[in-house]
Amino acid sequence: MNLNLAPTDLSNRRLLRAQLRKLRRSLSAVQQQQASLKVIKHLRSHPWYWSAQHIALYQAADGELNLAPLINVLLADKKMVYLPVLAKWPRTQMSFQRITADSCYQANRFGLAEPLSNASQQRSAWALDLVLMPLVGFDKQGNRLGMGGGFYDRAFASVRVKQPKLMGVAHSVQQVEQLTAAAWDVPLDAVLTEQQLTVFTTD
Ligand SMILES: Nc1nc2c(c(=O)[nH]1)N(C=O)[C@@H](CNc1ccc(C(=O)N[C@@H](CCC(=O)O)C(=O)O)cc1)CN2
Ligand SMILES: Nc1ncnc2c1ncn2[C@@H]1O[C@H](COP(=O)(O)OP(=O)(O)OP(=O)(O)O)[C@@H](O)[C@H]1O
Repeated sequence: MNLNLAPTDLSNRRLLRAQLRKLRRSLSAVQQQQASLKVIKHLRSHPWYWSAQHIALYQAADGELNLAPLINVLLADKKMVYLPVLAKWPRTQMSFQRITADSCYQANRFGLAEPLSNASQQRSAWALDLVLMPLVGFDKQGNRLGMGGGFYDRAFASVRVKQPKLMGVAHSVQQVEQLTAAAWDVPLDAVLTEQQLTVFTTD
């Protein structure tokens, strides 16, 4: 897509978000399945994957790149796997719940499936090693556009000491010409699409 986004133009941000969500929903089931398999291959070829023990991902909805097949691979590779759960209060907070093959799920207030919350099996954002973050849009510098709730921005805003690797995940059609980061946007370390894994930071 060839769309530029001005930094503080919130109505533009909303419009772009709606267009990109429609675009990803229009992908075929075959395109979705192929994308799911390709990202597993790209991810497992990168050293960040092998050095990570605690990995967070998401349950896809709304045409998002479906990482469900990856969950089984992670468990087989003996990774500890986490999914986001939204807090009842404060409503802006999100935690990361450890899951296994036997975990149970329920719909959250946005209708997204999330694991049942169990505080003893949660991990702080800073203590994760790798976070696969759902994107609505991204550009070639690693600026991101999310669903607009600010959940990921808040969860990783103060994580500066031991920063997990933040890897955005999207279909390549969700790339836009340029997004200007909002002041609160946490920068991505990498973007993973069905085409490639692009790394923006070193070490
Ligand atoms: N699969 C997935 N899980 C995720 C996220 C995501 O982007 N993808 N999130 C990433 O942050 C968090 C949820 N964030 C969300 C932020 C806004 C809306 C939203 O505005 N949804 C509706 C409005 C519905 C309503 O208000 O009832 C919409 O589709 O317009 C949904 C989820 C945590 N879990
Ligand atoms: N660190 C923060 N502290 C407080 N509010 C924040 C913080 N980060 C983001 N927000 C708020 O969250 C709202 C949504 O931000 P933005 O539009 O960048 O969401 P997003 O990055 O698309 O969503 P997400 O992070 O859920 O993927 C903004 O209006 C902003 O005020």
